[in-house]
Amino acid sequence: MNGAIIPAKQNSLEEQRRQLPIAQGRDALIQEIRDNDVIVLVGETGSGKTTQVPQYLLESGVAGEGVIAVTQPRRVAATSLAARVAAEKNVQLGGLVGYSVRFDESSTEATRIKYVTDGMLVRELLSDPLLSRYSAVIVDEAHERTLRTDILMANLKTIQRSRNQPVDRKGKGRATALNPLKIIIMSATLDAEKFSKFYDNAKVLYVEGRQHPVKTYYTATSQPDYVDAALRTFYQIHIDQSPGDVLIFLPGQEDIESLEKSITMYANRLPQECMGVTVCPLYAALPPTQQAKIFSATSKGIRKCILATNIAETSITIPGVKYVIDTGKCKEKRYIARSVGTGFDTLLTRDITKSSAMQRAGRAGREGPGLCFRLYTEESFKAMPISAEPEIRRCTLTSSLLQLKCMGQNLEQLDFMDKPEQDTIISALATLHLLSAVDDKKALTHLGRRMALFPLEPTLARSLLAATEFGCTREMLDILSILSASSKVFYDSSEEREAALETRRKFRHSSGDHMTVLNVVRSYDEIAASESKAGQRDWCQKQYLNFRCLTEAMDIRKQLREACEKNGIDWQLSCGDNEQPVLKSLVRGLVQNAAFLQPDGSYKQIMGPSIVKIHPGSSLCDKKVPAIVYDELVRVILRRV
Ligand SMILES: Nc1ncnc2c1ncn2[C@@H]1O[C@H](COP(=O)(O)OP(=O)(O)OP(=O)(O)O)[C@@H](O)[C@H]1O
Repeated sequence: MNGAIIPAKQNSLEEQRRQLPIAQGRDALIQEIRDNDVIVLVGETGSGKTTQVPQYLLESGVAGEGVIAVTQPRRVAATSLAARVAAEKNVQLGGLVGYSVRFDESSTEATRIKYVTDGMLVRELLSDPLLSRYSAVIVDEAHERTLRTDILMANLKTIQRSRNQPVDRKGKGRATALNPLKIIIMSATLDAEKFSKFYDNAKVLYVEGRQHPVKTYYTATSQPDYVDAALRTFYQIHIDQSPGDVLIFLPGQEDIESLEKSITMYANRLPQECMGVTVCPLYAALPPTQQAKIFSATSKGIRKCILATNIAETSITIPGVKYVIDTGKCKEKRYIARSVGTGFDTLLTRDITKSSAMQRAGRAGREGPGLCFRLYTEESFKAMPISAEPEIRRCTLTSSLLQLKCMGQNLEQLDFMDKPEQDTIISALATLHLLSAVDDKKALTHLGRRMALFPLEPTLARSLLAATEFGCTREMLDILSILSASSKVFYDSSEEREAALETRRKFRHSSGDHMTVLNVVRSYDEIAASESKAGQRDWCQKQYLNFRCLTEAMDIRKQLREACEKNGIDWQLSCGDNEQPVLKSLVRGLVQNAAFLQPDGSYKQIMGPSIVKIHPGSSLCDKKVPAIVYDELVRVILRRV
């Protein structure tokens, strides 16, 4: 008998593929991609764009022999989608289907469909400016307009021009001998016309329909205490509704931790006959292994409740989720300009946009009908702007500017969909100049090129390179790893503040918080050498230190040490107990954040107009030193009461 026996599970995955709304238009879509170099594809959440389009390209051969890249704004989406598509294709992850995200890659020479974060593809431009390995790039969730997506879209436009020029009879015309590049821009919530116009009136295609309905409910009045409202809504679902997991969207880690505590507390008081509850947090600062827990199945009789920031908002399918609770809040990075040449990014909690609300609702109804509870009124929804302002218009550009310079590109001349503000460009240039990454003519220096070798903010990369000069790379990497972690190493709950300060007094260093952090890492290293993970966690708890931050920092330190080795930098240079080399290196990178003592005891920024104060938790708080440098500035908003 010829032909393979298809296992039942595989059979059902194939059946699921066939039932997706996009499957009906498969052949027409392939034909359109064959006929057009750029396609803008809009289709409802769950219609099958992200998982199916790359497979259609591969199966039809329309993308030639190269790799098909699918970009995602977030790593959790890239890794989980690759796993899903590998399962659909019945292949091992990392073979035909793979992924590449910062600090993690699963792909081989055989990989033809690769899910990547937009940042990874931008990084690839540094070594391969024409993205020659790729025959198609699918920019997914383009509505998010991350800075990296915008840089990528601008580059794709020029790459396509040079790769797709027709070749005349004498073989002249095309700048390269590479295959043409197909570009597909996708989203469920996209201003299609704008994207089409950007790509010279590219063809716009719509995928009709969604697989399963999602019923949406609004509150009658606005809910200022959205954490409490989410708690009440969760328990209403838990008591009244049929089995199915719940996904709750909150703006940030603090709210997630607070809601996790209250849900768990009430879960312990539920009557025996009630279903049990298990809570899974999901935010960027969690290590990937913990993030992955949201995808694992719970045992029967247990309802999973996932508490997530907007990292779960787009692209992903969390099996089992039937209910979504949307608080209507998110955190947004925004650049606060001080004066020309100075300013900083800050995270603000704000109301979400219509696009986000639709994406959040779209996380229900992936495997069957779903319900979405919006903790805001219908009027508030209608009043929401369609989408957020692109990051390029509201974030610091220093790091991107440095990357572009390394690619020989000029931020001011790149053809962006939305141009960045002139002030933000000037500010980024001023910072790079101050760090000696560019010279007086704005040209990239040797130092600047070396700074871009590290996955660090340029300021911190500058401190690291200074440390090679001052002989303290080991100490600097310890400090930078903590500064690069996504949560803080010191935590204080208000009830235990005094006890925490007292316990941590032994780490305090008279030269400031960076040296204090170094003392913490040195002590932790000693403990880690002899204790199990549980012992380390226990030690951290007793010292009022954040175990999660320290484990993440140790991972970052490992990556940074590897990056040093790769670039011929000795990371073992140590200055022992002499703090001077460390302080000097820090100043090289953080010079913009220096402030001098004033006669009245306050500090004034040297590069900006503001008066700054030392945080009460700092080891320098009760001292009056002549000058300080800081790595973080917190803006205090005073409200009149
Ligand atoms: N990991 C998974 N487990 C179970 N089902 C999945 C998984 N990933 C995808 N699916 C199924 O495939 C469908 C299509 O998913 P896909 O991500 O391709 O849709 P999409 O149109 O890109 O949606 P979105 O705009 O929300 O990203 C989902 O609705 C779900 O039914």
